Amino acid sequence: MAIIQFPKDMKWGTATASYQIEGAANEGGRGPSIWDTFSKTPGKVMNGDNGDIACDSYHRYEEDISLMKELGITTYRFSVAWPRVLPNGTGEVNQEGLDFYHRFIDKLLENNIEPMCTLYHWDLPQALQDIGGWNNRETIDAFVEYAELMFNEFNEKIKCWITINEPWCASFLSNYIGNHAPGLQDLQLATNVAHHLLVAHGKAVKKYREIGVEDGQIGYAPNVEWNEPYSDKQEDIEACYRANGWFIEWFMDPVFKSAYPEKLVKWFEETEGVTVPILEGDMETISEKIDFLGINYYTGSVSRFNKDGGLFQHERVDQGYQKTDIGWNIYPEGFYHVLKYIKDSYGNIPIYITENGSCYNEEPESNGRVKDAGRVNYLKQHLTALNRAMSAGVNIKGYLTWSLLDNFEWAEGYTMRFGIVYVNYRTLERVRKDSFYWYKQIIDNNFFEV
Ligand SMILES: N=NNCCOCCOc1ccc(-c2cn(C[C@@H]3NC[C@@H](O)[C@H]3O)nn2)cc1
Repeated sequence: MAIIQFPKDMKWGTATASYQIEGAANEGGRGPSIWDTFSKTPGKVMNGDNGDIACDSYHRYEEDISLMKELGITTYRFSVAWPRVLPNGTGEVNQEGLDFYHRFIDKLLENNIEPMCTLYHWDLPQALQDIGGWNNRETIDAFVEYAELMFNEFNEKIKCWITINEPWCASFLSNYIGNHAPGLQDLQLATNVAHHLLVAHGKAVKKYREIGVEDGQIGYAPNVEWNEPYSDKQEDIEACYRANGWFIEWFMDPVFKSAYPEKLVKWFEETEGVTVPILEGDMETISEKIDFLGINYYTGSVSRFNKDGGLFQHERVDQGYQKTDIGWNIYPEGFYHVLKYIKDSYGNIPIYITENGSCYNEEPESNGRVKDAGRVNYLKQHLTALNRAMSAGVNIKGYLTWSLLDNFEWAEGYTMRFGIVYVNYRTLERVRKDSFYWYKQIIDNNFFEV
């Protein structure tokens, strides 16, 4: 048996996002988002599910916070629904929306839980999509207006801000692959969106610095995968560099090195005729210094070159890894490798694991217990890998599991469950899973045995 011990000041938490848990989509003055539009478009979301009700956390947040209190977390990551505070994306402020977030954040603080607030977790106001969304640089200005409103309104209460969640998902998954809202499939458009998201991030950080908050910190939360080369063949190593770089270098080099990764820019230009719409000053803006990096990690794969392997001529090679119920490899080694790689590539900026979790769809048994052993094992394996990365010098400050609650898993709707708390979507009853109790133990003890 080995003891996996974490530092005394390790921050433990859980993560959620507005469109996935709030519900009250047409209540409290909230305006429509691109996910309201997308989820109501036939064929886009499993079973035609949408976020109209979700977990009804808009009304049930006090119950959710009492679960967090019982769990013992010190940090709770949530996102603000931009269209709930600015129904048209800019201009008229919805005071009812601000009031909701004040009530919610006050309740967190009352329970000694630190709010970690994501400004953009994909629910772009539809009114902005109607003028081109993130493909239109006016949306950058709208985001800065929204960020400034939130900074000024909540600066006394929120000391930890995340600008953009998973820019890869909000750009390439949503505008090239097309699985997420707005469901477009154009690589140049997606590349424009990715760039404008990064500029918006940088401008929001600049605005935050201008406003000036003594003890505040701001960062962003890219999602990363790890592709391990199948062999030492140069073609396999390079194919994995490209696949990894789409998530890592593409979204970190601009922030930490003030330039896009040359090899990937050339690859886009030569194979797809796609270029990055950089305007003067953009790279300086994007690389405005941040205080921490959020990392979202779920899975990875052994991969290799395949000239017919799509955009980056790469393919995953099945190694018989166990998979979660959403079909993703359970690959804790990838967690260690990607964290080491980030440290070695970008220096030792403080890192919060802002999302890590697994999909298991067990239902409550007749005695009410939800035996999600798979999720407990996933947590054990990934926290062990995280501990190894910390021993290798990666500057990890906290770990927030995705997610507190089963919730609306985007294109998968309510069919895929990531929560340590089960949600009955008919009654909205919350049921603690076995993983809830296991995670509570980790938070209480700060160690576990493998
Ligand atoms: N990699 N290449 N893929 C090629 C083709 O993939 C098609 C599908 O792709 C993906 C890739 C990634 C995801 C994903 C989902 N979550 C979980 C959410 N994170 C934020 C929070 O809201 C959670 O709900 N994280 N990542 C989904 C689909």
